[in-house]
Amino acid sequence: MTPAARLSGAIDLLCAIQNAPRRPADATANAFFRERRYIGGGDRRAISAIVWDVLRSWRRLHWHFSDLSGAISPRLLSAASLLLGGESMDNVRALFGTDRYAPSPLTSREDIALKKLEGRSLSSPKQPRAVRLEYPDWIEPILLETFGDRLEAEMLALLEAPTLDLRVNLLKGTREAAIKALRNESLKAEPTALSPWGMRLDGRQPVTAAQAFRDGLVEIQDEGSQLVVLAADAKSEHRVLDYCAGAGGKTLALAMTMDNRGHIVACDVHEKRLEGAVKRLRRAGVHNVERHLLISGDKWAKRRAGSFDRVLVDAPCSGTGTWRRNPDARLRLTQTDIEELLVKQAEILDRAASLVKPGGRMIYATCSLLAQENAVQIAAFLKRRTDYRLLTGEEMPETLPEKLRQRGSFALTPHQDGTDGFFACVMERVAEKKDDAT
Ligand SMILES: C[S@@+](CC[C@H](N)C(=O)[O-])C[C@H]1O[C@@H](n2cnc3c(N)ncnc32)[C@H](O)[C@@H]1O
Repeated sequence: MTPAARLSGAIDLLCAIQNAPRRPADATANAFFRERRYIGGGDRRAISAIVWDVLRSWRRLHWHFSDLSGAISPRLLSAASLLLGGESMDNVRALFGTDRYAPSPLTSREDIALKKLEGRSLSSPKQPRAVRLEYPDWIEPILLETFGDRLEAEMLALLEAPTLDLRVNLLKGTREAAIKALRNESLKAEPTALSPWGMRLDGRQPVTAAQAFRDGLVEIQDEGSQLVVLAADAKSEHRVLDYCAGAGGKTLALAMTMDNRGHIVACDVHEKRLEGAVKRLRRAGVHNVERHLLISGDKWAKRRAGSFDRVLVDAPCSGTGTWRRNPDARLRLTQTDIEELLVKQAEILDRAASLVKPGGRMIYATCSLLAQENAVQIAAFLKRRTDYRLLTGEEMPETLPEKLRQRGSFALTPHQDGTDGFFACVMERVAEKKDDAT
């Protein structure tokens, strides 16, 4: 595809994203490319790069057009993103209307509006902080409560393009072998700093086409996610419950730490997500996992009360820790979403707590940066369930990197740790509670 045709594809994809405002942009992009199989891998990545640049600079781009009356279209946004990224007006103009796959020529309204941006920078000290740092206005007090004077640095790190992390599957080989196999396919991976299983690649690379991926030697998983699994410290003799397993990202890593032995139950309320785990489990050579769809009124949990050594609650959350990856999520998140999530997380914690055996552990994790969903949620849980206590730093698994162990419960951030934002804590069930079987 020519650069103009790629731009045209990016504008079409931005229109599709705008027309489905409640749907995650990556889901819309997947559907968009599925319907256009003629677009090859390199073009797909180039189109996505233009679109994700626009999504990542959404509020700042709109700020530059604040004097403009009428709609700010995906055409204007993508052209402005190129201009504010350093392209000249002549080069941008030349992308419109030059070949038959190019977007139609700029209208005079568009040309005048864009010409004003030439030579300007995307970020400006004149922009309100929430615009410059690309978060919704209403969330600022909540972010300040979490980060205090680190707010600016943390939010700037969230504006950067994410890294691509892989986890080696020790059931199939070592990390060194995986790095070598990837190098043989021109994919340059470096060991991650914190996870003993992690490898980091720069930017978007065609990992899923690599033999090492197809053979199940590597799996895509952010380093932060890997550290949550390390915190779970699941052993081969354990019965483990992955209560919010989704498509099994952490289930796979748990099975690896258990050396494919013991027993794991992967649960979720979302049938399709749980089904998504099947192919991944097979590819990874994992066979100690049973899947269970949670449905209301189900007696399943009642019968298994107090029976698991480890229960991982990877709770549904605001996903604020993944804003590097899903910049559109910033625009969709509402205050009501957070309020509803807080209630849901508390309910899930209470249900999952009854499934842990005395002496067993519950691991609570989110990919949220917000204290309300993390430390505050857990403090409230510990007040309700006096049969649980939080593990101290010294009691945390020794396999965790020392800097995280010392923190006890840990909150990872892109700024401080180079991972997605994650929170994890481990709680031990210290005694039986009478109402377990009710
Ligand atoms: C953060 S995602 C899990 C990601 C997954 N553990 C992984 O590592 O790929 C949260 C999951 O919680 C599930 N969920 C939502 N409400 C739930 C509930 N009441 N009980 C159990 N799971 C629930 C969602 O369907 C979603 O798959």
